[in-house]
Amino acid sequence: MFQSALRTPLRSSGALFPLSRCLKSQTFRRFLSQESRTKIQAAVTEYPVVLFMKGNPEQPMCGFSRGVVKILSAFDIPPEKFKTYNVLEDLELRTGIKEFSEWPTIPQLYVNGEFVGGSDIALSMFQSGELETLLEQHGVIPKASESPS
Ligand SMILES: N[C@@H](CCC(=O)N[C@@H](CS)C(=O)NCC(=O)O)C(=O)O
Ligand code: FES
Repeated sequence: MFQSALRTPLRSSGALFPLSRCLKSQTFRRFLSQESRTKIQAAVTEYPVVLFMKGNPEQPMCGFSRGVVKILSAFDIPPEKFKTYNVLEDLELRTGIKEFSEWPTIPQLYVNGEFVGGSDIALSMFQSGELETLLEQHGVIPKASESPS
């Protein structure tokens, strides 16, 4: 199994950690129906920033989800560019998004249709400035050089 996992071609999309995700894919690629996959694919591409979380931004139901909401609130993301899904209201989504992203936990942050990570990754990318750059690159927020001072 390990050998065949290593032979699996690396996917180009969302490959922050291509090899580890590639190995994980052996565990996750099992239950997601084509219909659910299509729905999730549409959901992650419909808005530039999509957050799968527990609760909603006004009332997060978990500290990890609250953390990502707080990080994102540091940027002035226009509401029309940001959508959240409450996985506590949708068991199929709660399970499906894990398999879709090949990531076992909630929250899950997507930017421009690409999986970014959970709260630990969001925090470290926030602290390093990478998250801001990513949001700028995809036109979610204006480039710092273009912002009115
Ligand atoms: N260290 C993780 C924390 C996220 C986490 O552990 N989430 C758990 C508890 S909220 C989870 O999603 N468990 C599966 C579930 O509740 O469906 C991260 O970086 O996002
Ligand atoms: S709901 Fe308990 S840690 Fe997230």
